[in-house]
Amino acid sequence: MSATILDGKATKDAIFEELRPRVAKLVEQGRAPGLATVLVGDDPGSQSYVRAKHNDCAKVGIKSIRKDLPADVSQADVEAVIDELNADPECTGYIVQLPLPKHLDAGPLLERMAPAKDADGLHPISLGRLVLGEEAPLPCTPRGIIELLRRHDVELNGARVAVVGRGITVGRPIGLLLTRRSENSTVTLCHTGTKDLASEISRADVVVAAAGVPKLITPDMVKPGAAVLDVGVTRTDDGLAGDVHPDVAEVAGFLSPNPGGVGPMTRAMLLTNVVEAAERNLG
Ligand SMILES: Nc1nc(=O)c2c([nH]1)NC[C@@H]1CN(c3ccc(C(=O)N[C@@H](CCC(=O)O)C(=O)O)cc3)C=[N+]21
Repeated sequence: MSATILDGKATKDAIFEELRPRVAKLVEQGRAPGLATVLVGDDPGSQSYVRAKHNDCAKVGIKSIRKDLPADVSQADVEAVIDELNADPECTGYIVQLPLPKHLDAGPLLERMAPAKDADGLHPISLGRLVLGEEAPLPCTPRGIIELLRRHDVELNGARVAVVGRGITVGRPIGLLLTRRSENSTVTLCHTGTKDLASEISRADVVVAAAGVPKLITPDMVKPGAAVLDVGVTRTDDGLAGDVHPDVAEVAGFLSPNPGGVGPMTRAMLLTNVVEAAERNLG
């Protein structure tokens, strides 16, 4: 058996095609969406992600604004940039690229962002609204995972989903999305304290591997035919390594590769959040 590839790159391109006319309509109505990024320091990975986001904006016609700050920028200077973006009418949504250098206190900076301009869906107000079931921008990676599964007709209704990793960007929020009535999945959140990871994984119809541990998910753990999403990335001496062992492709029914899976979907959902927020503001 060889898994059907959940092609995040092609799906992202399809979503961009759908966004383009919506952006054009907003521009016509004088309400052009604008995405800003705040990038601190010169980490090559972060720089390449941010560059990709600006290229994406150009592709769908969204104006983009770059705020690149030196690695040794002060907390007060980042605060000033956040205040500036909160007040800038050309910026309808923005992100502060994570992780920030250790000398900066990320929590207060993220809370300082205007919730109405939260493009990541990771502002405490947005996460609170997600818990409450109120309308809010949704966290991009979990939303991208669900959209990728939906567009490949992978059943979520009643499905057993094993999530591995309890991080704030993926593991923690994805359970909130998947247990809404619209998804209706049963979610098990696994982490380093999980006693028998293999047995949890073996029961799952869908596995979301977001632990950041290379090759953590091996073929023997996976139920034949399950959908497996490789979300974690680790930089190793041999290049980028995902959380899923390549041989899982022989057992799984569906597999999202890494790269080429959830990463591009995260970017597609970032732009979707920006467009939706601009549409909401139109009333
Ligand atoms: N505030 C904030 N929001 C984020 O959404 C955020 C962040 N900080 N910090 C870092 C992580 C990571 N992340 C990725 C997005 C796209 C790809 C992506 O498109 N990757 C391509 C490959 C890109 C390459 O080759 O470098 C792929 O998987 O095919 C990867 C990683 C967003 N993050």
